[in-house]
Amino acid sequence: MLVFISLLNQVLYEYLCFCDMVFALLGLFLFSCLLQRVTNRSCPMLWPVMGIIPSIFFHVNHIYDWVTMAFIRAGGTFPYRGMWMGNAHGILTVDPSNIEYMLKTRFENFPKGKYFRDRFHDLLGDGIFNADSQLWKEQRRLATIEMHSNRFVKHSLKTMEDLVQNKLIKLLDVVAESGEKLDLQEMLLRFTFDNICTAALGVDPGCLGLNLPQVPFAKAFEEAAELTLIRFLVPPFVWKPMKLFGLGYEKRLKDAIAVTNDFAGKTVRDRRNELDKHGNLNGRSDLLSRLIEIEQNDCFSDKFLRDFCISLILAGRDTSSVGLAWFFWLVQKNPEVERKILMEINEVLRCRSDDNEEEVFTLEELKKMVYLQAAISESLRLYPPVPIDMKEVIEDDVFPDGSVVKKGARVLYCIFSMARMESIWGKDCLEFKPERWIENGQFSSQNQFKYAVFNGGPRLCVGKTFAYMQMKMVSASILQRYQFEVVNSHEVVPKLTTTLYLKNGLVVNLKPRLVAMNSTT
Ligand code: HEM
Repeated sequence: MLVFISLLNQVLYEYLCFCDMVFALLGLFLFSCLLQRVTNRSCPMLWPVMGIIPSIFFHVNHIYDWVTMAFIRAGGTFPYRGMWMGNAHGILTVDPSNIEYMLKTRFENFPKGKYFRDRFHDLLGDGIFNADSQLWKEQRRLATIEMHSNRFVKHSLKTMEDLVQNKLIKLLDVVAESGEKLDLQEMLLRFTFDNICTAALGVDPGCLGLNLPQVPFAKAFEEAAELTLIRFLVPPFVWKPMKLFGLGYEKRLKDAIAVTNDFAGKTVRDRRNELDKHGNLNGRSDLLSRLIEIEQNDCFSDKFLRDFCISLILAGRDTSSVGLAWFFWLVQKNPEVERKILMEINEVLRCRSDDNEEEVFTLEELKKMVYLQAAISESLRLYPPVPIDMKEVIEDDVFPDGSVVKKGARVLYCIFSMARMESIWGKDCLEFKPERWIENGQFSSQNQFKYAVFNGGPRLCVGKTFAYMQMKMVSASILQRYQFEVVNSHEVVPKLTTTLYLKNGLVVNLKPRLVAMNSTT
C-alpha cells in the first residue's frame, strides 16, 4: 500500500512539474506576445518561434489587402522574421525613398543574392535575370545595346505585327463567330510566349495555332518556372535532398528543365551551324543571332547564350500578358476609359492615307496613342505583373526612414501595395484614372521608385520599351475589332504567386465591334 501511495505521489509530483512547465511556457508565450503588441503596436505580430508566419496564415485568403493595411498602419515599413532557426529576417517596405536607396544609391549592397540564385540556378544558370556583379554587368551591357538598337526594335515590331495579324486576330475571329466563351488571359499568355521566343531566339514555338496546340517547349518552360517557385516555400533541407535523389516535384522539375535546355541549346547550335554554312546571319535580327554575330573569337560559350535567352524568355513571357489581362478587365469596368481609347484609335486611323491598307498599327501610330499608354500605365500601377520583389543585404545598412537591416537580411518591397498608398498616389489612389499620366496632352512618366512596376536604377527592366510596344499593339488591335464582356459569374481575383496572374483567368464573350470606327462608341 505504501509503495502504491509513494508511486502515486511521484506521478502526481511529476504531473504537477509538467503542468508548471506548460504554464511557465504558456506564460512566456503570452508575455512575448504582449510585449510585441506593446512595443510594436503598429506592425504585424511577430509570434514567438513562428515569427510572421501565423499572421500570414490567418490572412492568406486576402493577403494583398492585409499586407497593404499593414503598410498603412506601420507608416510604410515594418520588420519581419520567419521561423526560429530559419534565418529569414529583414524588412518589408513601400517607401519610395527606401526603394531608391536600395535599387540605386546603394545598389551594390542589395543584389539579387544567393537565396534567389540558389533556387533559380537550375533553370536560369547564370543568365541576366539570375546574375549579380560582373556576370550581370556584361549581359546587361549586351542586352541594353542590342534591345535598344533600331534593328531589334524594327524586328520586334515586325514579329508583333505578324503574330497579331496572322494568328491572334484570326483566332479571335473564329471564337467571336462561334459565340463561345474565351479565356483571354490564356490567349494572351500564348501570344507573349510566341512573341518573346521569336524576338529572342528567332523561333516561333506556335502556341497560337488555330487549334491551340500543346507545345512541349512551352509546357516544359511553364512547368519549370512554376516548380522552381516551390523551392521558395519548402526549406532547403527538404528540397535539396529531393533534388539529389530525384524525388517528387524535384524529379518533374529536372525533366522540365531538361526539355527547356535541350530546346534552347539546340537552337544555339543550329544557329552557329547556319553561320558556318552561310558566313553570316544577315537575314536574322533576333537577339541570339545578333549576339552570335557580334561575338569576337567565340567568346560566348553555348551555355552563356542559352542562359541569356532562357532568362529573357522568363522575364518577357508572362509579364505583359498578365498586365494586358488586368488592363482589359479594368477597361471593361470603365466604359468611359474605353470610349476615350476608341476615340484615340479612331483619330489615328483617320490620319492614314487612303493607300494605307495596313491591318495593324505602325510604330508611329502607336506612338501617337498617348491616352492608351496612360491607361496601360495606370492599369500596371494598380495590378503590377511583378507584385512583390526582393533584394538581399550584403553589409549592415540603415535606410532613409531609419530602418536598420543586418547583413544576410532580405528586403521585400511590395509594388502592389505602393499603388494603394495615399501617401504616394494621393486620395484617389484606388481609382483607375489614366488622366493622372497626362500633362498638357502629353504622356508624363513618373519617378521610377514611386512607380517601381518595371523596377528601377541599374536593373530597370530592359524590356520596358518592348513591353509597351507589344501591349499597345495588342490592346489597340483587339479593342478596335471586338467588344467583350467578362462573363457574369466569373470571379476576378489575383493568384498568389510571384506573377500577378488572374487566378481564374479572364473568361469573356467576344463580339465583333459592329459600330464603325469613326463613331466613338
Ligand atoms: C509589363 C511588362 C513587364 C514588367 C511589368 C516587367 C517588370 C520587370 C521587373 C520588376 C524587373 C526586375 C526584376 C528583378 O530584378 O527582380 C524586370 C527585369 C527584367 N525584365 Fe522586365 N518586365 C516586363 C516585360 C519585359 C519584357 C517583355 C522583357 C523582354 C523582352 C523583359 C525583360 C527583362 C529583363 C531581361 C530583366 C532583367 C534586367 C536586369 O536584371 O538587369 N521584361 N522586369
